[in-house]
Amino acid sequence: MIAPKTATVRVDLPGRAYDIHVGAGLVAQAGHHLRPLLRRPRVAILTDETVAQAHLAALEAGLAAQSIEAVSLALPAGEATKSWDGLARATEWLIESRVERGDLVVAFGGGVIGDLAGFAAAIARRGIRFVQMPTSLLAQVDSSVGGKTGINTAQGKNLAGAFHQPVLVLADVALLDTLPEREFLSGYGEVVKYGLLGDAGFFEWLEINGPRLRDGDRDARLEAVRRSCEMKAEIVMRDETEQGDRALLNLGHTFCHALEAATGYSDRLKHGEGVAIGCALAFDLSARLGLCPQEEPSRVRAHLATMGMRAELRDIPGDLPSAESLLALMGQDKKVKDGKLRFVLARAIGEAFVTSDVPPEAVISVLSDSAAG
Ligand SMILES: O=C(O)C(=O)C[C@@H](O)[C@H](O)[C@H](O)COP(=O)(O)O
Repeated sequence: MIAPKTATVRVDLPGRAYDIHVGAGLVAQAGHHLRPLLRRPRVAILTDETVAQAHLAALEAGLAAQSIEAVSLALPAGEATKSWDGLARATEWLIESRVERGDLVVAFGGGVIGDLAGFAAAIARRGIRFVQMPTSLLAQVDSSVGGKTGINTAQGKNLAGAFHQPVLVLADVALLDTLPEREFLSGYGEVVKYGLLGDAGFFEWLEINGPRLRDGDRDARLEAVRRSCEMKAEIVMRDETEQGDRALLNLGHTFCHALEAATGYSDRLKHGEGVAIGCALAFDLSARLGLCPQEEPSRVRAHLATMGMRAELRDIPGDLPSAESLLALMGQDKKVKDGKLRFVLARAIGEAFVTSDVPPEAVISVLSDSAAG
């Protein structure tokens, strides 16, 4: 038998280093990867109802193959679970299930489950180790890596949380085969973000290979997940707690978080869809301020269109608040410093930077143009 291809990326943080394994079939091999990390053969799995129905039995079998017992809790799927209620349920379940500090919590799901389970693991018994097993493209390329955990609050996205690094990430690209196309493309918004923020060569590779990736090519998917994780790991190793460079990973997110708040974290706009629109708007803003050539936003939009993705506010179904109200929502952004908004802008594709030197009128006019039509 030919061994399936896998790649490993190391997140080399002092005292908290961990591996990200990317490959097909990692769910079946979960026991093999988790066994050396366990003090006793028992794990607690936090997942959602959709993932549990599709993949939990396979994960339990992969763990049982190494005689690891699993208890599990499946929460409702969707962004609404990333809430105080969801956090209370997950944390109290861990405590009721007698999960000890020396045990492992397994976050088995997309970004919502990864962020929520990581936060619950960070606070239950003041900190339990956890493993990320991301099941969506978005979680595989982004949210499972780097230790940002948290929930949304009434005031906005991810406003309560903790930095809590996982001890291992297992990204099984075979799981992407069952993702609905909309879900896959939402994750692709984060993949494009990496090319746009720091690697023009990767963006060019996506321009060529994006459609293959969307259509299910395993090798192309593995490479996109590997390169995204590698780029994220490099940034996280330089700046774990976002004092500087890590804010680059927020390209598109200042717009996205305001749009998610404005659409009530509903199915009208998925996170990665908002990131893709936010990236297009960040390039518009950069061009409008004379920071990058006018052709760059058009190139970003052309690629999103090739992939069948939205790039404008007017593409979001239903009404949106005014540009001024969206700007006010951005005031809750975690990058705000001394009361001033900071944006991730770009000098070119692959050359992002952070600046607070952005006139509000320019933001309003970019938002208004994107909404009109
Ligand atoms: O890991 C990071 O750092 C990121 O900014 C990655 C983002 O893509 C991700 O959505 C993150 O959760 C957003 O972080 P936030 O601090 O802006 O809420």
